Order: sequence, then structure tokens, then C-alpha cells
Amino acid sequence: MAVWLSQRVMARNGSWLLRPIAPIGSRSVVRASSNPGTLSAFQDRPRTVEELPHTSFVELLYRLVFQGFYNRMHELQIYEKQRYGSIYRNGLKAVCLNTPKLLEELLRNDDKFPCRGDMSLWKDYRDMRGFGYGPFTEEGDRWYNLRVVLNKRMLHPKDSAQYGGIINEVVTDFTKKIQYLRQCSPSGDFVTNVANELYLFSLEGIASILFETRLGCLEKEIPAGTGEFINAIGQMFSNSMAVVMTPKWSRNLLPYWGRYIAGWEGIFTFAKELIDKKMELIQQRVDNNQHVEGEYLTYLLSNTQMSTKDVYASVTELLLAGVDTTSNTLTWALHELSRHPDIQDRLYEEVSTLIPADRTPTAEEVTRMQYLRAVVKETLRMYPVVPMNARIITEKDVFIGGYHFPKKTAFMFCHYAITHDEDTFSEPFTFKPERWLRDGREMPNPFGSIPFGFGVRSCVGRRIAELEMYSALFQLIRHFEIKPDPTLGELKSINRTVLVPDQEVNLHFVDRM
Ligand code: HEM
Repeated sequence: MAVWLSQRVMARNGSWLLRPIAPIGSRSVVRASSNPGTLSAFQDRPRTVEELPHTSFVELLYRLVFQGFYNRMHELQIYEKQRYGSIYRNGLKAVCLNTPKLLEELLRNDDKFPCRGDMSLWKDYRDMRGFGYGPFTEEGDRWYNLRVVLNKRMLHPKDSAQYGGIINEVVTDFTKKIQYLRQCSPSGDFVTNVANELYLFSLEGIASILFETRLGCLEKEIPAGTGEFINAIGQMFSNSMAVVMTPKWSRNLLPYWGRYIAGWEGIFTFAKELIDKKMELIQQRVDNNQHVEGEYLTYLLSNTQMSTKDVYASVTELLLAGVDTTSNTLTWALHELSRHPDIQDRLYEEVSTLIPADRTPTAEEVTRMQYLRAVVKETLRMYPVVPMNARIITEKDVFIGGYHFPKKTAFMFCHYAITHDEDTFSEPFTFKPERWLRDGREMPNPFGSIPFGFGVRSCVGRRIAELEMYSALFQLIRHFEIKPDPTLGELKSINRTVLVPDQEVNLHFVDRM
């Protein structure tokens, strides 16, 4: 999701960088680093944006179209880093940051209300229908107030622990579905298109938390309404690029805008229906003087600071953010485990020794498993599902890497290039969960891999996502030995809003029990 967002940022805000820079001292200036070492020994003044290494829009187009980087933008980060270094201006005039140190400098000087960029594309539909904005689309102090409400019951590990029961229930159903699918295969253990199954699992998981109801995604037949919702998400995303690239006046002439809006219509209709049902239930209980109980949605709906329209928007955005992210990370994790039996054995040992076979772990237990956590961390390092992110520092000028940037400069965080840099991670293309174990070895730079972002605008769903991923991996590894499909060629990642495999992932799930 943030990839898509950051592309919008670059496309719409890159021109800020071309603004003339006023002399230092003529405006409020904040040093991003108090360390004078960011200026070289021969450098007595911070350099200007014009002095940055840079590439042009035409070069960018050439690379996307003729060098095949169009859906490999994450690999373009590595390519451009080799050519232009750790800080440069890209073809859309955003300043790319490519080392943990530069990332830290910028993020530690983020605005009070951090901004990823112009979200008008997402706002258009909400404005047309009179809905409020959610955490992705809202800005400034209104965004901050919204996050204060949304963070409660979600962001702290203790908050997410309350969803342990429902997540375990969904994971158990998923494990049963995998049992069923493998039994249907000729070999009795083969499951095709695992990413698709994990997508349904993630949707069921996040919806059960957000709507306090089960959608039936793990049934043999997916309910019609749920299927339509999944298609609506696809329609909205697949038409959004065309909507950005075509002028506003063509919206009624070309088909993209209509399809894009129809996608949003389907997404909101689905979410609204479920929220309205919940409201009716709450109202009935209130009318009957009964105690109102429930989890996240009940909490939001009974929150006086939020109007129903705000709840529609926030829950919809949480739902959108919470599906592809966890499902793709789990797909990558299973793929890597299937290719590394030694790592899988070590994980199985942890899983089978810490919890007796006749019970599932609680949220607290599963989040304490060191090796399981390391496997997820390493998966997110190698396949950062959000491979790039963005910020516009709107309130002040900043100094980063010895350069002076006027306020409103757009910055791109090249997470993929950083997590695959030998200076930060030895053998960066090798899956090594051990590097994250706190067993006396030197820990990697904390800004080397920040898959959930950093600071007040970081991922609100982090703890839920982690709990979902730990619980799913726990149960899958306890039940099955995961083996690769020998007919699968080399699996590569492509950038489709999030980092996804370039081909179907099929796996053998061999019974351990
Ligand atoms: C593997 C799983 C996930 C990863 C790697 C991930 C990563 C991210 C990243 C990198 C950001 C941007 C942070 C920043 O700009 O500093 C973000 C934002 C966000 N994420 Fe996640 N996410 C995941 C799962 C989830 C889930 C399950 C939910 C919903 C419950 C969620 C909801 C959101 C929301 C609403 C935002 C926008 C926050 C804001 O702008 O205030 N994410 N996520």
C-alpha cells in the first residue's frame, strides 16, 4: 500500500525540489543531525539540492519501459544506488535516502504530524459520498486525533493480546482448510496457489477483529458478498494507476475513472453493511438496557469523538491495509522455510517444545518465541512488503547527509536497497533468521530494517499483524513439514503495490502428526 502511496507522493510533489532555495538563516532551519560529521572535512557549508547527484525523468522512463524495472521498482533502488550513491534525486525529483543513517536522520526530524504526500486520489471518492477520512487519508491535527483513537486497543502488544482468541480460531480454521486442500490433491499433500489461500486467511483474520464477525472466507465456498468485495479491491487498485496518468477532464470519456469509483463503491458498501449491522445490534442492546460488549468496532462506534462516517472510512482503510501485507509476508516466509529444512527444523523444535501438543499458545506465549519472531523479522527484511515509503517535511527546513533541504521537500525511503546492502547486512540475499537473535552477537542497525515504519505515523496494525503471522506460522509448522514444489523455477519478487511473488507458489504440506 505505501508503495502505491509513495509513488503518488513522487508524482505529485517532486516539483517542490526545484524551488529556489533561500539563503540559510532566512527561514527556520533545523539541523537533522547535531553531528557535524555529516559535513565532510573539506565542506564548510551544507550543499544544496542542486548539488545532489540526480537522474532525469527520461532516464527513469527508459529504465521502467526498456530495462524492465516497471514492476521491479524495488530493484531499481539497488541499481540507482550503485550509480548515484546513498543520497540522490530520482527521476521524479524526490530525494532518495539509501542508508540506515540517512533514514534515521530524517525520521528523527519528522514533523509532529508526519505527511506521506498528497492523498487526493483516495479522498475524491470519500468527498463525493460525504464519508470522512481514515488514517491513510487524514492529515495534520485531525489525523493525530484520529490516531489517538485508533491506536487504543490496537497498537500496544497488550491491546493486541485481547484478539489472541479470535486469531487462534481463524488460524485453526485455516489449518483445517489446508488439510482439506491437500487431501484433494493427487499426492495427498499438495496445495496450489498458497498466496491466494493466505489472502483469504488474512481477510478473515482482520475482518473478524474489525467487524467482530466471521466472513466465511475459509469455507469451501466463499460467500457471494465477500467475493464481490475482493473483486472490488482488485478493481480499485488496478485502475488507480490509469486514473493518475490521465487528465481529470478525460474522466467521463475514458473507462478508468468509472471503474475506479465502482471499485471504491464495492469496498465501502461491503464495509458499511457490516458496520451498520453492528450498530443495529448495539442499539438493540441499549434499547433493552443490556450491557454493550464487544471489541474494536464496538469501541469505535461508542466513541463519541468519531462520527459514523468517520468509522466507515477508518475501518475500510484498516481493512485494506491489513490483507495483502500479512498474506504476502506469510507466503514469503513459507517459501523460505520450504527451501531451508535446517531453519524449519529449528523452528519446529521451538514450536513443539515450548507448548504442549494438545493446546494452542496464548498471544503472550507466541509473541515470546524468539526464533519464530526472528523468522518473521528476516522474512520482512528480505521481502519488505512495503519496499519504499515517503515523507514530505512540511514544517521546517532540514539538513540530511550534509545537504540543506527547504521545507516541503519530498523524500523517498529506499527500504529494499537498504535491507539488501552488504554494509548493513552480511550476505543480504541469504535467509538467516539467526541474525536477529539476541544471543550475544552484534545486532543489526535498528534502522536497517523498519518494515512497519517508524514514529507516530508508523503502522497502526503492527501488533495485530505480528500476532496473526506468529500464530499462523506456529500452527502450520506444528502440523506440517513444508516442502517446496520441485517444478517451481526461481521465485522472484515483483512490485504490485506490495512486494509479491512473480508466479504461483505451490507447496507440499506433509503431515507431522
Ligand atoms: C506484515 C504486515 C504489515 C506491514 C509490513 C505493514 C507496514 C506498514 C508501513 C510501512 C506503513 C507506513 C508507515 C510509515 O509511513 O511510517 C503502514 C501504515 C499503515 N498500516 Fe500497516 N503494515 C502491515 C499490516 C497492517 C495491518 C494488519 C493493518 C490493519 C490492522 C495495517 C494498517 C495500517 C494503517 C492504517 C497504516 C496508515 C497509518 C497512518 O498513516 O497513520 N497494517 N503499514
